[in-house]
Amino acid sequence: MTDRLPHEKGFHISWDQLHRDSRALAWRLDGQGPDNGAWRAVVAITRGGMAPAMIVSRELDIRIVDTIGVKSYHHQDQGQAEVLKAPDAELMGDGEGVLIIDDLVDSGKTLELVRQMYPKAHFATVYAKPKGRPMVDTFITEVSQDTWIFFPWDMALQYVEPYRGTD
Ligand SMILES: O=P(O)(O)OC[C@H]1O[C@H](OP(=O)(O)OP(=O)(O)O)[C@H](O)[C@@H]1O
Ligand code: HPA
Ligand SMILES: [Mg+2]
Repeated sequence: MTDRLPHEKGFHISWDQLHRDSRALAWRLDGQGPDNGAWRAVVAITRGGMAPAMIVSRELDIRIVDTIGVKSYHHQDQGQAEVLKAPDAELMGDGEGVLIIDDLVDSGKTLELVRQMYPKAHFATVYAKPKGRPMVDTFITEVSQDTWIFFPWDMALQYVEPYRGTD
């Protein structure tokens, strides 16, 4: 993660905000599929894409849900992504009619790899940074490249000192 630093800003997302933004993503995707507006299946890029994919599949009443597991390596300025678990090949085909969902696109390396595998799939993320934007078809909120997004599953409620401090 250190090669992604320095991140000048932090964008902290609550479960409620993630739910609202994922719902907004679902509504934007509704009726946009290639088969009379319908989508055949939802595929989550694990692990971060699982919560948004669950919400999208629920909103759009899509019962066929699969996962693709991608591991990313970041050594200095080199990045490599590797598929650890592929979705069902018969279901996927070339990706036509399949919604592939992730929590965010940052450098775009994860989506670039998955796009090579399923060129006709539709790629959607809840959040996007400018570098990765060309890799994503639909997203909800853009944040600057120097912003680190903190997701609710990586955070906990914690005491903070009052603004004026204590004696
Ligand atoms: O656009 P990129 O630079 O490829 O970065 C975006 C990816 O990085 C994060 O996943 P991560 O590899 O940290 O794994 P996780 O989803 O299991 O947390 C995030 O969930 C995206 O999948
Ligand atoms: N937040 C959390 N995980 C990430 C980010 C981010 O901004 N970029 C790549 N993985
Ligand atoms: Mg991920």
